[in-house]
Amino acid sequence: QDLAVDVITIFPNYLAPLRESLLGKALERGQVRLGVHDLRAWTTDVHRTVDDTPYGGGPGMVMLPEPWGRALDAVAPAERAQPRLIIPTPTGRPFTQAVAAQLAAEPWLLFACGRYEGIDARVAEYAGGRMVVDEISLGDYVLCGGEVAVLAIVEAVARLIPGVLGNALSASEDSFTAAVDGLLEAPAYTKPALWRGLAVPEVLLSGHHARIRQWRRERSLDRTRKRRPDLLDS
Ligand SMILES: COC(=O)c1cc2cc(CO)sc2[nH]1
Repeated sequence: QDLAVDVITIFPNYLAPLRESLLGKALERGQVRLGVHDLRAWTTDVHRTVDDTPYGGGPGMVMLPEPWGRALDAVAPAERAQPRLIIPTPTGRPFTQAVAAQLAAEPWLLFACGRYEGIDARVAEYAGGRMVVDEISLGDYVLCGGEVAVLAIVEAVARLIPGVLGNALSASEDSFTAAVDGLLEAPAYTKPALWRGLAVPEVLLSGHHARIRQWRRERSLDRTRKRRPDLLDS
């Protein structure tokens, strides 16, 4: 097993897509282990309460620390080697391909999915006493919870693990990897050569590999200039 992933959430079904396709095969092969846990399993009241009003006032509700403490103790018992705890949150550090590569080197990732206005801050503080806690943002937009972010992070990480992705090569020529100097990829084409009156750029049919490389680099540069000028500063 190259990677173990556990997710604690109040919407376990939201993580079902992780069992599909490529990742599903890596799960069947035992290359990746995936555990999805319902936070409500660690509630003690008849209503299975996971949230309450925020101290200091303000809108919405905050997730109670006690169910989270019991969940962390059950999923990552203190006497065992600890996972890296990933908490998706808009207040986290930006998720980038470099961060994905960093996480792909970890043997065990534990994801805590917030809902409502988030998780009582003491949960991350307490967990930090025994595991690395990594609060991660996917970008500057608001979701209703961490589950969608977990799907994105797990896919980005698992596909970097040799053998999980069908064809390893395509991982090396992705956008944002060094192979294309951190530029956006050039547009891609396949058959037919003419489709609804639209032709494939001639150079790609020429067989001149040096010209094709040059054309793709020019397309990467003008696409990056237009859409992601920030990538040109680095
Ligand atoms: C209670 O909401 C969350 O736990 C939550 C997690 C994330 C991740 C986002 C994108 O960076 S927005 C967001 N909300």
